[in-house]
Amino acid sequence: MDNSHQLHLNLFNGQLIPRIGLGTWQCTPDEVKEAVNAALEAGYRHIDTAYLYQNEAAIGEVIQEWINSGKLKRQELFITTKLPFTGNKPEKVEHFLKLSLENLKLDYVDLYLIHFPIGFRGEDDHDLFPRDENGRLILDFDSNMITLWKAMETQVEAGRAKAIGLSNFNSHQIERIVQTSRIKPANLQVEMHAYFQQKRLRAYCKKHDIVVCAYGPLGSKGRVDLSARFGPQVPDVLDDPVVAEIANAHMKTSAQVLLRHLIQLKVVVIPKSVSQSRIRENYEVFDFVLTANEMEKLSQLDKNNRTFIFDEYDGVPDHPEYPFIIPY
Ligand SMILES: NC(=O)C1=CN([C@@H]2O[C@H](COP(=O)(O)OP(=O)(O)OC[C@H]3O[C@@H](n4cnc5c(N)ncnc54)[C@H](OP(=O)(O)O)[C@@H]3O)[C@@H](O)[C@H]2O)C=CC1
Ligand SMILES: O=C1CO[C@H](CO)[C@@H](O)[C@@H]1O
Repeated sequence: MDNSHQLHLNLFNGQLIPRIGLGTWQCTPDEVKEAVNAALEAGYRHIDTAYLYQNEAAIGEVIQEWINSGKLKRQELFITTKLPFTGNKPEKVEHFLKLSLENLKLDYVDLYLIHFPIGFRGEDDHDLFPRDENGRLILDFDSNMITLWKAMETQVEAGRAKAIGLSNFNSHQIERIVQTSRIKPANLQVEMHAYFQQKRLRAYCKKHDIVVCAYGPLGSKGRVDLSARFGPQVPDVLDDPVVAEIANAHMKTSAQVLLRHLIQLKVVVIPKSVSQSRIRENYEVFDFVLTANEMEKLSQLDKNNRTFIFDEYDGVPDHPEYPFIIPY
């Protein structure tokens, strides 16, 4: 049955996740305050952040204003944050989650994710990318995902996270956790858009009842210079003519079609914007339906174009747990 008009998907233990959330990576504290306000006004109830984004405190201020003024109840909101790479040790999970909760001014988050399968070794809560005397990132080669996950489970039992999940893990890494967990990963957050549709990873998650969330659902335009990998014409999914044609047929924008495509695939989307009009535009995706033929045309656009390869972190692509060396 097509339930793509419903605003939520089932996440875990009766808990629901809104199908659309506001992305906040690369938003300064001032930008994020305006963006979260605009998003809540537009109807969003789901915000995606991370300890790494260094904007949790600003998001927390806005949430507190909305709750204190009686405009919103805590339980109407869905807040996701993520364990930083320097937190990938069992003994650090509670510490970092408590820091995030303090920043967000909340007593629990709705979803807590391990941000990345590879940890960095550092002792300073504020040094997110610790480097040695030669300027090289200090990677952790002894981390153990199973014990790390057990520390995540403890956070659910302690009431600090309603659900827990993973980000940037491949299917083999997820499988190791699924096989040994008491509380299964409820969510997987990975790059996904019409040029990188992750068909096999989605099928794997479906089999294990793991809700998938797409980051970079609009192609994360202009984020970094990708010309070294893609040549001078970096493919931009927002400019795709097939997407534009479908958008015209529905009197919608290309962004709305890209988001709607993922929503109809039962994927949660977290588009980022700091523009009030684009924040509203991105939420207006529940008043039209893509036909089977249009869904098929969009499916054909897949180019397997992964853009997030985390190579800005030196040494990461050579780490034995680098997630993107296998197809999915
Ligand atoms: N777990 C992880 O490792 C990662 C998680 N994420 C999460 O996913 C979120 C989304 O991914 P992100 O990389 O930000 O990329 P998105 O695909 O959401 O693209 C954001 C870009 O698109 C622009 N944009 C937004 N809406 C529109 C629109 N309607 N029309 C045209 N352009 C638009 C934005 O500009 P403007 O702001 O000016 O509107 C911005 O430049 C992040 O913010 C973060 O929360 C992202 C990367 C990795
Ligand atoms: O969420 C994030 C956005 O993407 C970045 C990689 O380019 C990461 O640093 C960070 O994990």
